Amino acid sequence: MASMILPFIEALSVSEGLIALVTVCLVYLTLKQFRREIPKGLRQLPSPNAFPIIGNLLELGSKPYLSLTEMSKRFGDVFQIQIGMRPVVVLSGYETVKQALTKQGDDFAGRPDLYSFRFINDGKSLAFSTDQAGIWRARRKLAYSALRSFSSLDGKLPEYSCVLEEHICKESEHLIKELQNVMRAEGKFDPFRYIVVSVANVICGMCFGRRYDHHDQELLSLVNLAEDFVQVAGSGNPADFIPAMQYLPNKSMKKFVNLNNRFNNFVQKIVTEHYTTFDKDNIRDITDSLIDHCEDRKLDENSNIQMSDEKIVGIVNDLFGAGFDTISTGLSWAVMYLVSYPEVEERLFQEIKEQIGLDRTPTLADRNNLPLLESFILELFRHSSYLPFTIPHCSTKDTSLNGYFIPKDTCVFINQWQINHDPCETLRDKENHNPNKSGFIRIKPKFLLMLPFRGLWKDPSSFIPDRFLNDDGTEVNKLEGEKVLIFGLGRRRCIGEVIARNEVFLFLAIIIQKLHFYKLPGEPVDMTPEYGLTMKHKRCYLGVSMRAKDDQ
Ligand code: HEM
Repeated sequence: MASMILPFIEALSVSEGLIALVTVCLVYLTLKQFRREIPKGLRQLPSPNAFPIIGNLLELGSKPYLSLTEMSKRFGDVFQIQIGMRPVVVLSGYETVKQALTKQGDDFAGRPDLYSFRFINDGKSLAFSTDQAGIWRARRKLAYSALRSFSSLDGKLPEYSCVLEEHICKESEHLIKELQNVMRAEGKFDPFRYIVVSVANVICGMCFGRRYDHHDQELLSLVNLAEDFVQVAGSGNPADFIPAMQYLPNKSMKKFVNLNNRFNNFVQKIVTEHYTTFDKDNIRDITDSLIDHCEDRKLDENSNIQMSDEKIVGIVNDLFGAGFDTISTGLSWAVMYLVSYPEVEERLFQEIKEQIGLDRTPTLADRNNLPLLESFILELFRHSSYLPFTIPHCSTKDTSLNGYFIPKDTCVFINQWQINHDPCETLRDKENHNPNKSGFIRIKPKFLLMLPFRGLWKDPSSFIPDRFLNDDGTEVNKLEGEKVLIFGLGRRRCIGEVIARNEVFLFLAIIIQKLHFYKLPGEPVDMTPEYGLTMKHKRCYLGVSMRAKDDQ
């Protein structure tokens, strides 16, 4: 607990501390008096006992996805914890999350008003702000259609099927050259440092029509801010849940505000340049297309959604921010798995060699021909679960889930990590555990062993890409793949999912075809994730060499 809260408090006198404590206690006791009544026929949410003021913060610890997974075993798929003064409903279990986010999608499509979210994109973020449903929906539609059209445009050169493919192929070439240079100069490289610039250049190309050199200091300092950003923006940040902490000196929060300002200034400068060179007959990129939308909207008298130009053009800030950190973190994890499972790396290389050969560069059209690579990516998403929670949701009205009452404006955490690690229990396991209570229809005993009772994954803590392949290894089992949850579900599902899956595939196909990664003696490779909105592995140094054309 101390380790979670202390970084948020700089210095506080005893009298200031006492006043804050008494105020918080009074508010807590008052709120308890006004607890909502549960409507007839519904049950009160199960919850662990909570301390006054801090609630269950102690139990959350530094890895909330693990502690909340443990709690779900005691309290079930829907339970409530108290973080500071705020009740938070935690959802686990694939079917329950699907029910909430798709079947009851509108009830859970809101975002909570969290203190730290107010600083993201000046409080105008599409992903984090508490926009009313109509405004959020209109902005999301706009963002989605801009992304889709600017990734699927024809490439400048005929060999590329679309702009996205062209950007990725070119950035992969630059990345491979940079890795060769750094290996010649230093004999080792830090995977995240190089991957993040390549990925940032792909989204920069689509959003701003430009790319940056791998040594550009402005871009490097900006992309490195992402690590500080995700630490504060992750679910369970104490300053978001204990209101008194907003008024206390707070180092992490200061850093967070500062990095958001730097990020906004970077994007704002490019947007201003776009306004001055804007030409309606030559829409160059996503920023231009959003400016163009503002112009068209002013002419549209029937438009019934009132939105400022800032809110429209500000969408590019979300796309750029979401577009580089998520993908580069995934690719960096992929390289960590390649060096940790060299036999898998070798099989992936052989698959590419057999299906594509070594003379031409892989393309997006090869996706269906590389089932092992597709399975590797699914297992990478599942096993690392590097987005352990979605962005927090919020109930938009009084509702219920699995028979429990959930009042309007309740903050909701979706534990994606729990779903991706939910162990498959067979009916026989269950009967052995609790012989009097199977609750299932009777069938012949020999089938009992095979029947899943609950949960999704056999041996979930092992990294087994083959779990997604059919028996002869020629196809991906799509149904299994759909159970991996990393892009969220339903109304708030990630709008960059298609681009992200294509980008992760093509970057990996190209670098696995050309490069061999390995661990270096004396350089530790630590796969323990560091908790945040996106979880990173510890920065480390690896080795990389070019594959020879006649590599076996
Ligand atoms: C592997 C890469 C990515 C992963 C794992 C990922 C995952 C996610 C997740 C978990 C959410 C929150 C869903 C929820 O709250 O229920 C989200 C939202 C979002 N993502 Fe992604 N994302 C990725 C790439 C991208 C890319 C490339 C873009 C755009 C260029 C993007 C744009 C967005 C936006 C705008 C939202 C907010 C949607 C909303 O609130 O309505 N993401 N993403």
